Amino acid sequence: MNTPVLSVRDLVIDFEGRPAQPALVQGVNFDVLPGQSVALIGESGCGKTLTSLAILGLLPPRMRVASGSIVLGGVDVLRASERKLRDLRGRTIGAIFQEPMSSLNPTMTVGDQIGESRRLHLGESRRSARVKAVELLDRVGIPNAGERARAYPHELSGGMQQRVMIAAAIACDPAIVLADEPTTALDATVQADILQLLEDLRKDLGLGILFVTHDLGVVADFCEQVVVMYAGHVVERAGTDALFGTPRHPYTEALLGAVPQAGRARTMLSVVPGRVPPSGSLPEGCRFRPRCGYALEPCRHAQHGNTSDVHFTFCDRVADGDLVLGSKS
Ligand SMILES: Nc1ncnc2c1ncn2[C@@H]1O[C@H](COP(=O)(O)OP(=O)(O)OP(=O)(O)O)[C@@H](O)[C@H]1O
Repeated sequence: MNTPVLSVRDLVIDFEGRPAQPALVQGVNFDVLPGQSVALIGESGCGKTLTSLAILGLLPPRMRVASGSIVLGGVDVLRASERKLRDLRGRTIGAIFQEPMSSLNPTMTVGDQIGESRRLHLGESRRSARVKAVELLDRVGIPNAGERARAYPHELSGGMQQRVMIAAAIACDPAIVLADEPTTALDATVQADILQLLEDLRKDLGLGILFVTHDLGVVADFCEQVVVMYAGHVVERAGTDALFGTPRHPYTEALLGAVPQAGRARTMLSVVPGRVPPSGSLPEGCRFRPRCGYALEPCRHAQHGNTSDVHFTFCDRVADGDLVLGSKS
């Protein structure tokens, strides 16, 4: 059996010392297999970032993982020491964020930054790390890599900076890369090149990739599995073709609303009327109910257990043909 490189189970994230306050993320479940690309989608405030930060062991100070498990490359992230977490970040998981300049050190050459990761995590010598850094820059498509290795980040274009970030992320041969809106800040043509690079690395290195994205084109073109989050819950998890072809949850359907089915043009999530409820004022029953065009009385009483796999009890029964919905209002 293919062992997941990342396994998230029944993840609950809440505020430390505030038991009365509802969890920010509740009952999130998904896996990333070696060489698999998985997308985490949902509107702003649905819990994607907190889930990603928990995976990296980097939740903000007042927050904690209240229950559940995160296993990264066979290591239990929630029981790992700070030292072990630092080792995991780099050796097992690489991270790429939207703004490369906020992650790159402006005072170090890009070659030294990439090399430093190998020296730190793999104990490589300065000379060998330098050679490897040039190889990596070449691998991510930076021309004249030997020369560019001596450049500082601000001397490179946004696209080149993002390539440097990718080289740094894969410097220690991680099993998985977390790519949080990796192309949002880039021009459209550069976006396509960076996404293609990630796809090539996935195939060539057998890298798992967890994309956090608002871009449905990225999902359609580059991801095999999709996890849809709404108000801290996973509402749907499916293969990409199934999700685009027959979305089961009304929230997924609403998000995909603007996507032409044929050709799947590169497009962002559809604008769904209304707002994601903040964790302090969640509606009773299904959290999507106030915005849902299909909502019926039973949706007020939909129960969400922490351990249920996907949070759409009522809609699940609808999708299974168990219940018939009235027409969409
Ligand atoms: N530092 C924080 N302090 C208080 N609440 C927070 C904090 N960070 C996130 N939250 C709350 O946690 C919930 C999930 O937020 P999160 O940032 O994970 O959403 P997201 O889906 O990643 O949004 P985005 O796409 O904008 O990054 C939201 O209700 C948000 O208001």
